[in-house]
Amino acid sequence: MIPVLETQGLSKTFGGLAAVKDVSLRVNPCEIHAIIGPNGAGKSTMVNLLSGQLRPCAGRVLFQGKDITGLEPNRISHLGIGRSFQRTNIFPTFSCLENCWLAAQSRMKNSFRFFRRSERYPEVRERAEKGLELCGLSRHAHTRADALSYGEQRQLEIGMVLATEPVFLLLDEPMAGMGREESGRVVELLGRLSRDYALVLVEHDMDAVFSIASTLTVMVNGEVLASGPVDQVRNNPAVQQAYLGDGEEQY
Ligand SMILES: Nc1ncnc2c1ncn2[C@@H]1O[C@H](COP(=O)(O)OP(=O)(O)OP(=O)(O)O)[C@@H](O)[C@H]1O
Repeated sequence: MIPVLETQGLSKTFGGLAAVKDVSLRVNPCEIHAIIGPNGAGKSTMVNLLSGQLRPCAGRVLFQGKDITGLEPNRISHLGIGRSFQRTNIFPTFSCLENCWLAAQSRMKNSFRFFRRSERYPEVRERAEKGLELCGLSRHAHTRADALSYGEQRQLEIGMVLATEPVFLLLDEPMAGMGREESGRVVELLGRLSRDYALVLVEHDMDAVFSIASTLTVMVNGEVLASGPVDQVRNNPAVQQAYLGDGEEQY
């Protein structure tokens, strides 16, 4: 099976610091692949390398078998890699539908024509509505984004990514700052999405990771400590010792 996404020997240094060292990963279709690790392990740097925000110093990124190493973020997004950011990235005074609309429109050549009459661009509206529906916020289509709860705003961000019609999702801490109920909703949402999308998830919420991820990569100091099926990695003695701490959660 050709993986949706693959990295080969990916490395990134900042000055003398190796933030990501020789990382090789494979993400298969319909897989939730979680990347975990302590602060400073290199997880966000990895995400930035995959989405084109950073260029690697060495190694390759292959998307659907094609080399996309070093492409600009915009090109990578157009190829079908959608990413969310750690902080919320929405337009607060716009409605949820308008937020998804802008995201969907960003895929068009003339993406500056904010809100031109919707009947002229039915496909953009369709994509925006689909993004909203998939993220579970259709009932809030005309609600201003700043009237949503924090958790719903994070859901909206995922809806905006989906409105760009990606085939692969990169989600950087989608549950950060959420309470149990809110993160439960996002876990459900990601479970639904994994039927149709491959997904890389960076997340500190271990309960969430263990309940939805099929593959787990543990990074420490920029390197992969272990990678494979969740149960196998979770029970790996090196992982237990270095990261999870003998069954005691450290987060
Ligand atoms: N732009 C940058 N310039 C210099 N150093 C950086 C830069 N970005 C990250 N680093 C360093 O690279 C290392 C990895 O950082 P990164 O943010 O990828 O870790 P992380 O695993 O995502 O951590 P966290 O869980 O805290 O978000 C850290 O030592 C960090 O200080």
